[in-house]
Amino acid sequence: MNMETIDRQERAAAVEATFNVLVEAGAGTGKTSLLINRVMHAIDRHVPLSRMLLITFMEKAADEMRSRLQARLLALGEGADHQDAVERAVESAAITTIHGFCYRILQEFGPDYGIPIGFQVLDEVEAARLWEETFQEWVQDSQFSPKVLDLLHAGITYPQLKSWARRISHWREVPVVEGEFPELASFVRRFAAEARAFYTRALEDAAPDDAGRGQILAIAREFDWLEQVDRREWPRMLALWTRGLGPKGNQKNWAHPEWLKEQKQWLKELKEALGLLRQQMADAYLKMWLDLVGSQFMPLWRRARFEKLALTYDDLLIEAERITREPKVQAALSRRFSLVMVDEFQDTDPLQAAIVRRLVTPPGSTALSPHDQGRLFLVGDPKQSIYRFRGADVETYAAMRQELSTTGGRIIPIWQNFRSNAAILAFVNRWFSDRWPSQPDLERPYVPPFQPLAETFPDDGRERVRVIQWPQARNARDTRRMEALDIAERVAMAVAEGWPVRTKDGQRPLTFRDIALVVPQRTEIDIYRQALRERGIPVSTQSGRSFFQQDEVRGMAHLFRALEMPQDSLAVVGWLLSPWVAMSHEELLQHRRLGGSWDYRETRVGSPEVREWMARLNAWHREFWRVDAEDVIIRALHASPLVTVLREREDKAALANLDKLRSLARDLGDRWTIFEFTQWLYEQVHEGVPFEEAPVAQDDDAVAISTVHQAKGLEWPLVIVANWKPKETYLESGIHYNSRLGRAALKQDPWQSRDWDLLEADHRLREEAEGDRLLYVALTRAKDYLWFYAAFLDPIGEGEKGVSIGDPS
Ligand SMILES: Nc1ncnc2c1ncn2[C@@H]1O[C@H](COP(=O)(O)OP(=O)(O)OP(=O)(O)O)[C@@H](O)[C@H]1O
Repeated sequence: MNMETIDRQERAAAVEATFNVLVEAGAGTGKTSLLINRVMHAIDRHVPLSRMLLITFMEKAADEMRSRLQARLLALGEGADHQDAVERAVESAAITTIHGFCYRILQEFGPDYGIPIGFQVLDEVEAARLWEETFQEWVQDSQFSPKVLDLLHAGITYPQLKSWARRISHWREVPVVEGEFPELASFVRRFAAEARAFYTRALEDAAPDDAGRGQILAIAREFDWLEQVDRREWPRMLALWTRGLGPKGNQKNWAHPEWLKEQKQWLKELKEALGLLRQQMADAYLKMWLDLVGSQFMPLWRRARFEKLALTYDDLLIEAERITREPKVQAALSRRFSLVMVDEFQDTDPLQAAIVRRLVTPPGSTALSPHDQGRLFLVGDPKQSIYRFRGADVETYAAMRQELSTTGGRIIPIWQNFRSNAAILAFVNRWFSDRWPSQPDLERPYVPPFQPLAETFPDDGRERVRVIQWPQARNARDTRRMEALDIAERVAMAVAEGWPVRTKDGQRPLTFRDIALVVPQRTEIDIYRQALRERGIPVSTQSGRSFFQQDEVRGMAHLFRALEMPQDSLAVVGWLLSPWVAMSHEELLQHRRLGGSWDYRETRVGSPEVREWMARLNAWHREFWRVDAEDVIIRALHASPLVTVLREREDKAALANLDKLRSLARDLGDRWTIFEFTQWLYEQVHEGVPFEEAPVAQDDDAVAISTVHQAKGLEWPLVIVANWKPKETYLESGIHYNSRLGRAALKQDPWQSRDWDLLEADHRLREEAEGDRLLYVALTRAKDYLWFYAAFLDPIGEGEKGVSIGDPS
């Protein structure tokens, strides 16, 4: 039997299964059709649509399911009554995202369990505003101050504490951690006494110019100083004491060389003790803040939302999970659905998985049972799990996979790919067989197993895959520019030559709309957009959730900050370099060479261009306290050439974002002072808070520029994967919680708590694995042609048929 036949049999087995099923489906294997077939089969067996629940990852996918299901159901009968019945059934069917489903649960059962009747879901801005107000209220509350003073004394700033609190507010639980503040007095007493004793000895014993003698003198003085200052300064002073501790001195200069040896040994001890102290203090601060936020702020924040009859997006899941633990609710829901289907199960987080489990398990349990079969139908591809940043965890998938298969259910793999040409699949198969194991790796559950995809469309000898790799330019920006120019050139050529693309019943020439440029993130996406435009190629960019990462928005955050704080030279420089002013580094350097400063209150010297802007900033600064946030933006719009430039470039996305920023300023400015707005904007930008960009009308016939996340589930005849840099894998400083490890950690120079390295190592492994999955999603979007620009990756060998390692054109 050939692979294609087996695949077909597996699909049939999945659709007809009377046991629990997890369909492990590769890319392009037609998961949507499979789900629809499962629904149709159940209907055929007299299960009404109203007893089915179909959970999709995105709203768009739910709509797609609905319309395809409607078409299939309509085809089963005729007449207006049939049509009416089908439309009504599909309309009221539970085909929804997990958040949509949780919303329904809360509406129906919530009021009995503390959820306000008629609650609303806050949008991001409203939620941020309410959070901000609640935090302010808490800060002003007297309970807040005493312990926080300790943290502030330790050198942790108010904005840092606030951003940690904001992060904790998104956690599903606030963990209890261990952390006893170390006894500093006895530490100082002991080491000060010892330092003095060593110093006295060194005075007698060592030559005056010996480095060891000088060193112990400095250390003894440091202890003298410590004993004199306010003890609240100790934590920071001790934590910052990292220099001058490397053992020095030469035994030849000592009458008793063994005394120097002892001194060096003691220094090692001191250094280690200081390191331990620093870590213990960090643990204690972490505990202090988690306890404070967990016990005081979180209840206040919950009350603030509930009093306003409002829930956040996070609440929908958290509260629904809480309520489905109630036996009455669980029983009602599990009676209601005789078939629970989940698409994209690989992107499920532990909370979502718990909710899904409760729908198919007896009250009080979340464990699948061998006696309760045929009600769970999951579809997933662990190789396409790319939502780690939102809490998705492939291990949740792996755990469910394991449990399902040991409780009487079956894992059904399908691998027939209906999307990509054989040459593309050969490349993808080779690439990932080299990187991924063929069976689940129990040691590394975050690395997905890989089975080659089987082709449907044979290789015809045309060049289908191009891997373009040339030496990197002198910096990343130039490398990207080189890629972008090459892409523009080749796209223009491919369309002009009318490369054939496959259609249902033949082929047609390639057009711009058949092409997508797929990038891992939006960093420097502009370089590509501009190169294509310069070559006369229409481009459409899907709007994403990186509103606050857009250059024009970041620039505005710099302006507000600079106007509030003239001494913040980073903000001033940030503004001058932003597209609003668009000065070059050379121009700024010139200003410095001429003696200019970054304090706009001093405008006497420097380059004329910079001084002109400095004078303007100074004038705006003086009025800052009495204008509205929107006024600031209006002034900037008048003074800056940005809008004209964007219009010339036809950058509709950026123009729409400017409008959005202005209307945000108007709305929020009505309720907040300009200082609150400044603080808010600055934090959103600095913390990279995800936020919807303004939607833009798209050109019909344009090359799409899309992130991998936006490209998920889509396909194009020609896919160009570019700007492919290995993922950044360090853990950003601040506070983190790893629920799988059950550990929290903190890093804020000089503080680093005990478990930081553990969390970072774990994060790194998983981010690297996610980087590979991201590439898998990107490469498998291509139907007819795939170009892979890999300048940032390790050298790739020549080989596979149809693959050419290209040169720049
Ligand atoms: N049974 C089938 N026979 C032929 N073509 C199919 C079949 N099912 C789906 N297709 C086509 O295969 C392509 C991939 O289908 P679909 O997008 O549903 O796959 P998928 O499994 O969701 O892929 P991915 O996970 O990679 O997004 C589409 O062009 C679709 O029209």
